[in-house]
Amino acid sequence: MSGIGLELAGVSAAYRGTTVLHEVDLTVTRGELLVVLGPSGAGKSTLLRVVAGLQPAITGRVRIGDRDVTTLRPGRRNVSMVFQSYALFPHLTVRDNITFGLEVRDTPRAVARDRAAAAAAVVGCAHLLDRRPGQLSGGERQRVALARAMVREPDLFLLDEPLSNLDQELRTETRGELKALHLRLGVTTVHVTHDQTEALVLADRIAVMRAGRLEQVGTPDQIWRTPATLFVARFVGSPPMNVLPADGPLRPAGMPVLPAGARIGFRPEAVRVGQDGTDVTVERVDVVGEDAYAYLRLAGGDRIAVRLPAAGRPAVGTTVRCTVAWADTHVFDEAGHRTVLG
Ligand SMILES: Nc1ncnc2c1ncn2[C@@H]1O[C@H](COP(=O)(O)OP(=O)(O)OP(=O)(O)O)[C@@H](O)[C@H]1O
Repeated sequence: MSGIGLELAGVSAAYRGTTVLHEVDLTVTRGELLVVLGPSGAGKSTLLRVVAGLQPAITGRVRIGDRDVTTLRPGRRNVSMVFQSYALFPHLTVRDNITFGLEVRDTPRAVARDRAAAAAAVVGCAHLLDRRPGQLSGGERQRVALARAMVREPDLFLLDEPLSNLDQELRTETRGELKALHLRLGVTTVHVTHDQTEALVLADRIAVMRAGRLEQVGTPDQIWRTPATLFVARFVGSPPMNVLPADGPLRPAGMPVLPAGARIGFRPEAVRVGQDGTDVTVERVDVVGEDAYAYLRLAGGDRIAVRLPAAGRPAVGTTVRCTVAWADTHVFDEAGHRTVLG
């Protein structure tokens, strides 16, 4: 057996003649949890649907493990998909929801019940087996959907925004459980989200998607520290990375001469506010507990966001000074690609 969990090679997809996935290449290692991250409409769900066989690839090949599944029906791909909506049958009990797929596949009833109980225990919904979906909270429904996906012992899990219907607290908690579950089961997983925190916390690697193409695939650390494009740099991070013309008023100390049209980027936490550096006007300050987010206007009109301790925040309307270290600065060329100097 190869170390490949999933491989897409030159995969495109279209709706009524409009191409929404453009020759995507992606390899997911066996046992890896890959998060596909991108804004609404980027093509994340379409990518999952092509892998699941719910939508045809108009070009390219899809492999799951050692099998080329490009032309296989969804039922023959041994893939389990969990949707945002959970897609549970309201008239069936939790147990019957979990075993539904197994019974369709002719697993003996007693075996199916045992496997449902085991899967329910793993995701913490064993006490809910006799209830119906209408009697469950959102978080409980989500667990049932996961148990139903697990019970089929798939080669690949496809999770499409599985946490997005949960409130903030439950979302954070369930995110942690999902990660623990992945570590325990070790099934290759592709998890789609538009939530950068979810991606950074869960992923072994993140594939950042934009307009039907992959912008960058890398570990959370690589995506954060060496974003390949301006899009990735600004999509991951909150507030987003500041981006200014390299020849603008804020020059990081020690910055070399950069090519014409270059832009510099630095995160809000990289800015030092104090007695030195460039004059800026404090336009707005938001305090969130121990942190403050200050929005500063530069002489040329550009605005930057700064994160600093709430206790040391400047007053709105005052003029302060700020600096950025060259070591904390990212450089992008005119086309928005990361530039490596030297
Ligand atoms: N059934 C459909 N018919 C026509 N166009 C579609 C259909 N489904 C999606 N699209 C289009 O395909 C593109 C990709 O959509 P997709 O749902 O894959 O994006 P997404 O990244 O999953 O977005 P979201 O986060 O909003 O779910 C979008 O431009 C969308 O409008």
